[in-house]
Order: sequence, then structure tokens, then C-alpha cells
Amino acid sequence: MMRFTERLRRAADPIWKRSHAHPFLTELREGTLDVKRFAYYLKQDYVYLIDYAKLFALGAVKARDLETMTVFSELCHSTLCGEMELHRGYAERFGVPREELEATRPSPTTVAYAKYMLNAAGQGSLKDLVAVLLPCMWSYREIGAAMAAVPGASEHPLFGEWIRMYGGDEFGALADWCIGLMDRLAEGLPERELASLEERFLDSSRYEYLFWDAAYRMEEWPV
Ligand SMILES: Cc1ncc(CN)c(N)n1
Repeated sequence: MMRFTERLRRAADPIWKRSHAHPFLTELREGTLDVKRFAYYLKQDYVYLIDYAKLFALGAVKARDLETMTVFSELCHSTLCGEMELHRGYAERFGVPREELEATRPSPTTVAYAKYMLNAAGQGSLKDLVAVLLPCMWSYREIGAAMAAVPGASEHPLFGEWIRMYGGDEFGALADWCIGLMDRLAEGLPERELASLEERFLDSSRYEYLFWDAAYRMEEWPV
């Protein structure tokens, strides 16, 4: 029988393909992305990750067993002290002080995506929370691995560090754990509930696409 996450991956394929083909990612892979766009992305991603870390904290609260609770608290810690350290390192290279990074005004897309996730997770149970966060972990792992396989991409003087983080084994193992958890939580659920989780997963996948697009456009509030 097909695993639930296989069904999710298939359903999201047209959206994920659009992300892989987005100029933000093709130019990042080729090393030609405008540094201004990359810096904009990192600042937006930094404030997005603050809410994302809260999502993991909420996962620890909603977990029903100690193992799940422990991994969610590790995910929260690794976001705040591992992933966001990458962003702080880049900010330092760009001469952006830490306070300025943290005070970044979230773009309309950043607000919409982060609040969508927190709202869905806050109102639902652990399976809803995992369905909304899964595209974030899984698509970055897929994007990172694809980029790391491009000869020379991981050694790029600017983008290499980003590619090594998301294409690396540590990030990959955490993404795998989230995939396994989704499958376990979906076991035995009626089709109506599976379809609702799939919709959550697809909406987050759409927001992932929008996030790349907003970064490429360097989206700002119109007024
Ligand atoms: C928007 C977004 N989505 C996912 C990830 C990977 N944690 C991220 N850094 N930023």
C-alpha cells in the first residue's frame, strides 16, 4: 500500500516542480543570483524562522509521547541555534547588525505563510501541525540535495554554505523523521481526514513557492 507521504509528494509534484524551476533557485544553483535578492531572502527567512521555531515548540506541547516531544524540542533548538546561525553568519558578512536582522519587517508573503502555519497548528492537532510544516522540511531537503549534487555548487563562495546546510545529512535526518511521523499519524484515518491533511500540505507547498517568488521580486508592502 502507498504510504501517505508518497501520496502527498505526488499530489504536490506540480507545485514543487514550479519551485525547483523558479529563477530564485535556478540562479542560486548556478551561482548567478543577485546578492541583493539573496540578502532580502535571508532577512525574510530569519523572521519567518522565528515563527517556525514556535511551531516546533507547539509540536512539543501537542506531542503525546516523550520521544516525539524530545525531537520537537530538538527541532526548535536546531532552528534557533543552528539554522538561524547560518542567517546570522550571512548577515555579518553583509554588514547587517543582528538587531536589524531581527527587526526585519515581514513582507506580506512572510506574514501570510507564517501565520497560516501557526493558525492551522494552533487550531488543529499534532497531525495538522505536521502536515503544514512538512513541506518546509522536506522541500528544503530536496532542493538542498539537488543543489549539492551539482558539481561545484557546494563550494560556491557565497551560496555554498546555504547549500551545504540544506543538502547535508543532519537536516536530511530531521526531514526524514518528520516524514515518518506524518505516516504514523495518518495511519487508520478516514479519507475525509486524509484529504484535509493533504490540503494543508498543498497550501504550505504553495506558500513555499510564493516565498521564493516574493524573495525574487523583493516584495514590499505597497503602502
Ligand atoms: C520559507 C522557509 N521554508 C522552510 C525552511 C526550512 N526550514 C526555511 N528556512 N524557510
